[in-house]
Amino acid sequence: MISVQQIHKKFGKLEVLKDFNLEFEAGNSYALMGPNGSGKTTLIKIILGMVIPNAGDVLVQGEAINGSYAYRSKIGYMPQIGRYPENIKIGQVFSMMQDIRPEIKAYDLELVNDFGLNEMLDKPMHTLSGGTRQKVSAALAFMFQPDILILDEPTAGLDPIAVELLKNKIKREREKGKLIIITSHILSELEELTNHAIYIFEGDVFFNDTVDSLKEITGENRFSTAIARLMEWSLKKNTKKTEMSHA
Ligand SMILES: Nc1ncnc2c1ncn2[C@@H]1O[C@H](COP(=O)(O)OP(=O)(O)OP(=O)(O)O)[C@@H](O)[C@H]1O
Repeated sequence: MISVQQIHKKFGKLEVLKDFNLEFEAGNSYALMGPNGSGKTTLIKIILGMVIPNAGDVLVQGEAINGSYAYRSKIGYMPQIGRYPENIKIGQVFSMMQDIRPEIKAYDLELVNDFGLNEMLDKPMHTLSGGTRQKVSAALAFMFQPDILILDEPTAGLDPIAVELLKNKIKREREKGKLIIITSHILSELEELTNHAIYIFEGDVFFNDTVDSLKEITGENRFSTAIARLMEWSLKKNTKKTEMSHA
């Protein structure tokens, strides 16, 4: 459904993604993991056409995204930090987004209602708390019933009730066969919501397989300990590289 082919991305001298290849299939939910600064958000932004790679292609449902924006309506994106025009009201943000996508007539307003945003439509964006802003971002990601959901640290800043509401929503969408990609540092959350693990390290895909295989390969039954094992292995590989370069 999304094919990332030989993507290379540098910011100045910093090589963030080196010859990156990944396939994301419908019906699967992917945990995109890696240390801070490993390139998770950069990869997401490349898929969304918000960052242009130095080389490589991204195909969404078989079509290269190069320069096209139509494909974006298939993707619901929840950014790590949502940025909105500050002087407009929540309701205006929703109607503005609906105007941008006139081809979509049926809206999914479950999260708007679950989060109680329908009672705050007149609140200006600049008056919102960080968590309420996150709720607006979540509601928008699901509003247009996209086939693909990309959620960058979706529960960061949400209160425990909102976290449960959002997690349940993600699970319901997954059951409908959608493709879901989630980045998070909260391993318990990834364990609950995903069936496929991708671990990025130093610009490369260090691990890319099902959560079941991850547990089998690491010999660990729990997701969090399996990931801890992967992290250890990635750091050891790195130490070996440094030792070799000093030899
Ligand atoms: N526009 C930019 N200009 C220069 N460097 C950038 C830019 N965007 C990202 N970077 C750098 O690229 C690297 C990868 O950043 P990215 O945000 O993709 O990491 P991440 O894996 O999402 O991190 P985190 O877990 O902290 O959210 C970082 O070193 C970051 O400083």
